[in-house]
Amino acid sequence: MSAADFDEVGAGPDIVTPMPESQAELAFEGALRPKSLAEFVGQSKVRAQLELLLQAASMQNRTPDHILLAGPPGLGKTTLAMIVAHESGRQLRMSSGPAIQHAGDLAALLSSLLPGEVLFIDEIHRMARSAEEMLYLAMEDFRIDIMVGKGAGATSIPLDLAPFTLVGATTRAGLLPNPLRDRFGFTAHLEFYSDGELEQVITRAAHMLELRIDSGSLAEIAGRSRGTPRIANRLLRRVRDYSLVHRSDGLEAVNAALKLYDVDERGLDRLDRAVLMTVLQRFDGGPVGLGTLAASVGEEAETIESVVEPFLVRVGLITRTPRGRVATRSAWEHFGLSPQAAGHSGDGL
Ligand SMILES: Nc1ncnc2c1ncn2[C@@H]1O[C@H](COP(=O)(O)OP(=O)(O)OP(=O)(O)O)[C@@H](O)[C@H]1O
Repeated sequence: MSAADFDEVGAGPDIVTPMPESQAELAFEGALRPKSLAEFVGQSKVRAQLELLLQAASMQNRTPDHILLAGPPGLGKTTLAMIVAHESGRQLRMSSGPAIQHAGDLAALLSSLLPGEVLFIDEIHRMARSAEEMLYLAMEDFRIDIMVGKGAGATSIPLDLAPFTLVGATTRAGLLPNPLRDRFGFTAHLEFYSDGELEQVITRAAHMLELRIDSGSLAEIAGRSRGTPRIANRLLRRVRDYSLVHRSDGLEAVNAALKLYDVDERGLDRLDRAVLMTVLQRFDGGPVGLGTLAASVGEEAETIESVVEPFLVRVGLITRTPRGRVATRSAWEHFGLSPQAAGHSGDGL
């Protein structure tokens, strides 16, 4: 099977898009989430750093420092936030940047926190600016100023908060203003997982789901999961469905199921391939700017930048240059194309 066996830009489900797809998937994810740092696969540096931070806080009987978790979707940010609360024996409160559109939304949330609670704000870079400013003071002094009234008669009333630990998650750490970033005591940059680590993730999931699946099939699924545990778990489910319906198993079922869902042998999905083919064919391999690329593919620039590109860069199919995105030699080869045939000089390869 080669990349050319797949539709170029055809419509259809993007099974490897690393966002939860449905309520059913959210429930499934919840059941599979590791509950402790010891169960959490991979990210060994981040685990060790978090362990130290939590242990020190517990020995001093204080709330752990604020933590920022940065990295592409599906790598375990929410899971780590839950583990921070669990390991430090504290309650977790969950919110998200898009739900905090006014400073008042944040004031209501912060003032309702009980002493020592862990507040998780997912997609923290999407919070309203006015709320961000309120958060600076809250993180530093456990205090906010509430504005009462408008215009010349407006006054600010200080309100003390219970001490809390903020865990922020972002796919776009670069979008956070420096004053906010600086107030986190620790920033963890989550990396894509190796195939071996993903194999451990789905071996554990298969065990929990009581699925019988051979190690060769698990390795194949892991290798096609874009370095992302969420995708690995999802592909495992689709292979399970295929095996059930077609009474087939082993690599045959893996290959057939993943072909059905448009996942190629490197784990690239429809959108990945659309982006690559656009750079290769429409822009002769690049360079092409993000905005132009997004418009050509008909996708949001943010999705390309935070979901598609990090993985394509990591596997060496695209490079980012000051002049734009450039396809690498390996991208041409993946599609069985050649730069010369497409009129490309080979620059930047
Ligand atoms: N290190 C890991 N070990 C085992 N399972 C993991 C690991 N990381 C993530 N998972 C699993 O992958 C799924 C997605 O993880 P999670 O929701 O924590 O990702 P996320 O980074 O918060 O994603 P998003 O940015 O979309 O919110 C969960 O089912 C979780 O159990």
